[in-house]
Formats: sequence, C-alpha cells, structure tokens
Amino acid sequence: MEPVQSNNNASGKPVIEINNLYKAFGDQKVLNGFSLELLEGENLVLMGKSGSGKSVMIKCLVGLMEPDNGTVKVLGKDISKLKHIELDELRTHIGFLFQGSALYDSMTVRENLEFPLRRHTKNMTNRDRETRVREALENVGLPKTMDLMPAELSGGMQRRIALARALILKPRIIIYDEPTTGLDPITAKEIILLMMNIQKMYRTSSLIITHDVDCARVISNRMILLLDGINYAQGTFKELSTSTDPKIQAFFK
Ligand SMILES: Nc1ncnc2c1ncn2[C@@H]1O[C@H](COP(=O)(O)OP(=O)(O)OP(=O)(O)O)[C@@H](O)[C@H]1O
Repeated sequence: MEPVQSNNNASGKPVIEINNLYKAFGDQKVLNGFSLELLEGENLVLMGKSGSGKSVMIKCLVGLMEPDNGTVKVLGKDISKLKHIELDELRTHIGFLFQGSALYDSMTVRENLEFPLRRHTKNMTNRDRETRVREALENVGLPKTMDLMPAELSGGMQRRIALARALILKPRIIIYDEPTTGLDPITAKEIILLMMNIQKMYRTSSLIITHDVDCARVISNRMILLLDGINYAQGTFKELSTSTDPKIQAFFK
C-alpha cells in the first residue's frame, strides 16, 4: 500500500522546513531522510512510536543536536549557518510546552513566567514584565495564580501555567510535546480547546507531538507519521485514519 502523501491544501508560507534529515547513533539509524514543513498558522500533528526519533528531530530543529545530513530552516533561516547568538535569538521565536509541564518547583508562578522574560528581554521594565505575566495568565484562564507555587496547582492548571510560560515571549511557533499526557480526559479536552484558542489569539504555528488520537483528531489541520526514520505518511486526520495501510492504521488503534 502506497503511503498517503497529501497536504490538505494548507496555505501560508513555511515557518519550519526540515529537509531530508539523517541522524544515526553508531549503527542505529534514527532519522533516515525525514522531511517536514510547518506552514504559517497551521496545527501540524506529528505522531511516532516511542523511540522513533521525535526528540532527536526536535533537537536538530532547535540546533541542540547536529544532524548527519539534511537541512533545517526556521523562519527562513538555515540554522546550521547561524552563530550562537543568532541561534539564541531565533529560539525566542519558538515556545515549548514540555511533557509533564516542567515548571520550576521552587519558584512561584510569577517567577516561572518571568524567567524567560528576564533572560531574553533585558530592557523590559518591572511594570511591563508584570503586565506581560498578567496577560499570559489571563489568556490561559488563571489570572489569580500569580503568587502560588506549582505544587499548589492541579495537573491541568500546571499545564496551563506551562503554556502561559511558553507564550510569554509571544513566539511565532509553539512546539507541544505530548500536551495531554497524564491528564484525565476532561482536563485533556480543556487543554486542547485552550491550544486552539491560543492559536487564534497569538496567531502561532504549532507542531504538536502526541500519541493522543483524540487530540490529533480535534486539533490537527494536517498530520505527519514518523516511521522507520522517514515521514511515512502525511495528510489530514480523516485521510490517515481511514487509510487501509496496516502500518498507518496502527497509529489510530
Ligand atoms: N544522544 C544519543 N545517543 C545515543 N542514542 C540516542 C541519543 N539520543 C537519542 N538516541 C536514540 O535515538 C532513538 C530515538 O530517540 P528519541 O528520544 O528521539 O525517541 P522519541 O520518538 O522522542 O521517543 P519517546 O516518544 O519515547 O519520547 C532512541 O533509540 C534513543 O535511544
């Protein structure tokens, strides 16, 4: 069965272009000619089994790992050609929501949110910083949590705060790594709806790594399936979930 390779006529110019990426560790070929394009304004879901190379791909994407071959362009810039300081600047346009939220436990919500601001916007006044934190908390529906510690929040609230932190620099791209993992179905649904609202409010382009079929169904404009080191199939949720290819079907069970 031929892999599905359509792209749902998604419009907009690419904000991420990964072309023919190769990465091996010794004899283990992890990425074997993987390509991906994230278009402006779209929600692209990437699915791949555990150990298929999603994290390796993300590390290559943000310049934390050097691929053996292939090119990565972010916002039109070839990241292999950037100086350290330029790469650092480029990374401020990418927000990350990590698996399990990854908030700093010993910091209040406010300090967690201020952390990226202090690092990347040296000239910001305290008042502007506070306004930005308030705005981000309001946008994730938690305006009154500023002075709480992460341990005082539920798992769903922690995920929202982590999303507020990912948004604080107003990134053009957000990478979500398993955004609904570890949450009950109702909270997971709330997070998905919030991600959709965020896309509208901040006009971000999102790359969403998930195993959650419901999440993919609701949020994706387009999907890519990573299998055997390549983008084995891409298309809309409907196209892929109704494929008769057993390797594609396996992703939707
Ligand atoms: N620095 C490294 N050195 C050696 N092998 C590595 C390194 N980084 C990743 N790998 C291997 O590459 C493969 C892909 O790992 P990766 O973490 O990208 O998988 P993943 O798709 O993100 O998995 P998961 O869904 O479980 O997070 C794994 O077999 C892993 O052991």
